[in-house]
Amino acid sequence: MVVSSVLGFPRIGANREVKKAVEAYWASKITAEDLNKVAATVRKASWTSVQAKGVAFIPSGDFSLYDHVLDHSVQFNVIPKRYQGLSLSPLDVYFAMGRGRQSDGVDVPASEMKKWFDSNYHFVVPEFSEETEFKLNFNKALEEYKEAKALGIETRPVILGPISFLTLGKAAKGSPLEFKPISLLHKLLPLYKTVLTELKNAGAEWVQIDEPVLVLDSSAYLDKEFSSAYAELIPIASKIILATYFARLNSNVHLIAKLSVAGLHIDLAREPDQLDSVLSAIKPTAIALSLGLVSGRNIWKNDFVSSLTLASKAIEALGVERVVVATSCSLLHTPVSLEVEDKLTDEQKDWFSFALEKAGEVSSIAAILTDAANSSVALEANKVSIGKRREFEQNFNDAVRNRVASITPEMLERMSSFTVRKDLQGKELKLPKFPTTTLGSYPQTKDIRQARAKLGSGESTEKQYEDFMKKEIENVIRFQERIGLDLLVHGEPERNDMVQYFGEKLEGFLFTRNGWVQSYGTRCVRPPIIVSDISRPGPITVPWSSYAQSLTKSPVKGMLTGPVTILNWSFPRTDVSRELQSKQLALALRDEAMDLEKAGISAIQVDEPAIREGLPLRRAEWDAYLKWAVDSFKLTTAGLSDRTQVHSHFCYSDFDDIFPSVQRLDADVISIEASKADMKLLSTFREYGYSNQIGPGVYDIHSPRVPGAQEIKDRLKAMLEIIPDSLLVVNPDCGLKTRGWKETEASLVNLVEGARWARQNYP
Ligand code: MET
Ligand SMILES: [Zn+2]
Repeated sequence: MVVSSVLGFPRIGANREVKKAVEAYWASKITAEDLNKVAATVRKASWTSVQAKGVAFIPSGDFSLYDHVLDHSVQFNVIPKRYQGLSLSPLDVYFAMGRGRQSDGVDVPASEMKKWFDSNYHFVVPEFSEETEFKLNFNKALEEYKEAKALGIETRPVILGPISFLTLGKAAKGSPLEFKPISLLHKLLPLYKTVLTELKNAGAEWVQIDEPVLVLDSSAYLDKEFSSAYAELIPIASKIILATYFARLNSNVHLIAKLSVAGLHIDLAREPDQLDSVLSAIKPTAIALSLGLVSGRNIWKNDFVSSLTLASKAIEALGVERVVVATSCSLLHTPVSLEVEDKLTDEQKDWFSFALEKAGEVSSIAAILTDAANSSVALEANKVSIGKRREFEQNFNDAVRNRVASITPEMLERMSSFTVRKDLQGKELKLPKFPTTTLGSYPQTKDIRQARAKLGSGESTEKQYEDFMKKEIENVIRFQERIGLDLLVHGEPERNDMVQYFGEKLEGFLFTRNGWVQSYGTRCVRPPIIVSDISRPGPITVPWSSYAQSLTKSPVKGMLTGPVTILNWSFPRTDVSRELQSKQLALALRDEAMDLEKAGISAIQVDEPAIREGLPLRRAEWDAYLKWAVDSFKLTTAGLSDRTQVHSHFCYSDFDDIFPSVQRLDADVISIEASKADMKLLSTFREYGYSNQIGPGVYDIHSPRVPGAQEIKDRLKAMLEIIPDSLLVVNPDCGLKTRGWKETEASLVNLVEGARWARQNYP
């Protein structure tokens, strides 16, 4: 019999109950006890619904109130000194690490966040130092395993593996240069042993240990650590299934084959081609293979016929008993359920599967493999759905396809060099030295969300909505003038989300009502779905931007989300390349940029925060990606006149390895996130000598904490040691939409004071 498995489930709740409860807890509207009740209800709902789909291996221990990596750090007492001794409850320490805290005399910034591999999920980066004292504060996997068991549900606990935990972490500030977190492995392993022993004693037959770093090139240097760690863990633990995902295993499969691990999970949705080499490597062993056939990274219905082909091959090589049908990774990257979607037509709904439906898919595929005769209905139904979808995919937009085919190299280059442009733009914009600016959005208040909802529900008219938004824009403009910012923005009140907004105005996208996916902490996004060729029916941002510009003599920056980011933060099509989708987007945005310029906007920011996260995990694939990603940005911006200042914004970007591509974007100004990562980013810029203007974020907007004026001056001072004063722009590290007005005003007043101080001290 072939069994099925789900590697992890969304933890926000079908109606974002957990998100809402956590936020209510932060606002002191509910107690920790209330919060735990909500969490337990959501866990129960997930377990029971996955079980009801017939899945054999149901995950537990993967739940989180904020971030599973943060849970893991706290469990092992990897709590940096600055969060200790604050007289906070353990739960509040946990949240302080996630989002910072500034209340009751406590003032600590949030820990650094990073993108989880190439996804849009952010994890809180563990911080290790030579002084790290591991201690088992609790055994989360055990607690949740027992909780499920008490409900009568047998689960397979999920734990982040020691090698991934250590290598995804960073050395704490002030650590000696040669200190590497992996050197702590011997100290950490005894705690893993305790965790695993307790699980085994509690009756867990299997345990899933996630070691996603095994798909990274960098893991090639970890052979020894890897083998020795697992040689210690395997004998004392339940049966271990090592889970890898998001890329191919390459030669690491040989490393795993040498261990007597009970199971291995590989991502076949992403990398079907790795099956052959994995099969031949593990065939002589007793290792069971979990086939990640159902993608946990997109929302398309699985094509059973192709999954069955791969699975049959595996069964032929290993035998039925050694094969498991699984999701490719945790389903945390997909919305919970399609059931509640009333915005999609039945025809459209038939194209998709969300988490719950995916649980059903692994179970159906396993059933078909086990007993074809009795499962033919499921297979036939799937064939019909996939057939209809393929038919829809044949609807090309010929004009768009032809336009992409006739892109010329000239369309990718600005007229003149940066030096020439800088001069012209200086005359046009008349900005002071150390110009201050913000990155687009201002607080998305309740009123704003309500106004949008009312338009959606028909409770207010277009005109009322427009008037409301205009008022908002006016407030934001007056606010910026009052506190003395130089390059203004309109505040983006009309945007629900920087990607969704553009998706809704472009052709080729579909939207869900409840398709929420966790992005970081309690922040969730509803990624649009690209279903066909993309085009722009008409101007999108032009009316708002030109209205904002009409209110002030200061220049107002136009604000577009870049093609690569729209693509990466949507669920893309899988029938055509990402490159094609990106270029279609770029052409649509190019028209928008040109229209903004025509309407008198002389600075245009094209946000590409996701350009780094889209980078393939395997280095061998980087060049191809960077080529089309950078070309797409240039296609969007290069038609603009020399006088128009092109900005681009990136956050959470680790530029070390893609620096030449950042330079090739040839944006006049880039703003980057630099505050949280202790400005280590900047050293890259020094190393390579960046030649255009740059605004490294002077404070972290992901936390409600207000940076003091002195703090900002200190940062500017540090930045000026690296960046020439003629090139430095002063801005926060990202947009302000998630912040409240109070902290926004206080922070920006300090930011402006910092810039004034810089002007005096670096004339
Ligand atoms: C994640 S990057 C966000 C940039 C966008 N312009 C904003 O300010 O919200
Ligand atoms: Zn940003």
